[in-house]
Amino acid sequence: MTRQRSLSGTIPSMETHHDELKDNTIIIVLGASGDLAKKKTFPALFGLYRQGFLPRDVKIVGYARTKMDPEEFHKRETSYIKNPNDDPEIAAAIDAFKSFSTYVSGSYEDGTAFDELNKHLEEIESHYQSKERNRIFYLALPPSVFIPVAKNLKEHCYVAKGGVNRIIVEKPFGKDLESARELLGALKQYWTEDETFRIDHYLGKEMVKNLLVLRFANIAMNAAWDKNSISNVQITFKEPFGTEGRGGYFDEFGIIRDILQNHLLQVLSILTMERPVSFSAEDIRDEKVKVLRAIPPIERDDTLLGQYVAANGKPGYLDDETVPPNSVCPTFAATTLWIHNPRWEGVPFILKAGKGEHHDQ
Ligand SMILES: NC(=O)C1=CN([C@@H]2O[C@H](COP(=O)(O)OP(=O)(O)OC[C@H]3O[C@@H](n4cnc5c(N)ncnc54)[C@H](OP(=O)(O)O)[C@@H]3O)[C@@H](O)[C@H]2O)C=CC1
Ligand SMILES: O=C1O[C@H](COP(=O)(O)O)[C@@H](O)[C@H](O)[C@H]1O
Repeated sequence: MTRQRSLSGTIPSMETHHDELKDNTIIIVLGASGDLAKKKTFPALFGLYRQGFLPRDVKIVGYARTKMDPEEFHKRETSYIKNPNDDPEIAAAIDAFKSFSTYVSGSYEDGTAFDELNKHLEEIESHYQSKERNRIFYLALPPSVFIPVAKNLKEHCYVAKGGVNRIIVEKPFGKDLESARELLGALKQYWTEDETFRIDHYLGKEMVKNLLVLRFANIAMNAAWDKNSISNVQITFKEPFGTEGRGGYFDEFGIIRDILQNHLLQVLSILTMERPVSFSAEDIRDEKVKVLRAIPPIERDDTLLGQYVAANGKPGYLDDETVPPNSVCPTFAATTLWIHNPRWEGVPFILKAGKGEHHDQ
């Protein structure tokens, strides 16, 4: 599972190499009771399993504070896996997926709870044919618990010899510059850069990856990609449903930190960066940083905030029982920013993001 530099000169969505998962691997999903785990992580793992991309003896372990028996866990784990026509092959794959998935409940702060998790992992590993043990820890958790969890995993669940450990964290990486530095610094204290994977799942969307091809493999498009041909750019995230029980995470962060600062800025930087020296992750990052540095701080006067309210039988944000009463957390934000460089001088970029965006809410 060594991380390779992308092939110079290739466009990432055309790359074929990837790090292979090895046998004797357990994927541990922390925050397994939550929205990300249910809607994206478990369905994605199932997709990989069905397509034969997971090692044949892989095991999945969910971990969270919520108490759940195996039946309840399996129900949640598979609730977003689609089988619209009751295909028996998919149904059998879902049953198989459940059969190698287990759940452990415990706190995020308490070391002894992680000892219990480790015991569970060791019990699974005691059936391996060889001594190699690989563990992938996926944090489907709010950033407020990243640090204690990263620490406890390193201190209580890390395979010191004879295997690899990986930790995967999802955006947002903190709330502001200070907390981002603290978070990333603390992660570094326990996990090496090679062991750490930071994810913004919008970068994995085909449409976003295709932007690189659209821009840099297309001479006509490339020639017209500037202030002379484009009067303004609007990037909009519009979700037709609200928080639906995610107040525990969302209310602490709000729509700017949940969507705008990460997903939309990633899309913006891919749309506006100059052609990278190569399409390696590092060279793309360097070009993104350059364009982001050409954006002055956003003005409050150029920003509109809002919160969705109940309408037409759909609940409002404050009706979600996981949201504190009277919360003023924004669920909608729109802002205009400018890029001061020769390509984009004078072009307004309008970023909008909103949850609960039924047209009548
Ligand atoms: N939902 C999505 O589609 C996506 C989410 N993400 C990221 O994933 C992370 C988790 O988001 P999501 O799953 O949506 O959020 P949830 O609110 O569903 O939280 C996940 C789990 O974390 C625990 N939790 C929630 N709030 C707290 C808290 N304040 N302190 C400690 N534990 C808490 C709960 O588990 P329990 O109480 O059982 O321990 C909950 O089930 C966030 O960083 C988000 O940005 C990224 C991409 C997509
Ligand atoms: O990161 C997040 O993304 C989802 C939306 O993802 P999508 O792939 O379904 O567009 C959003 O619901 C969630 O609030 C946020 O944390």
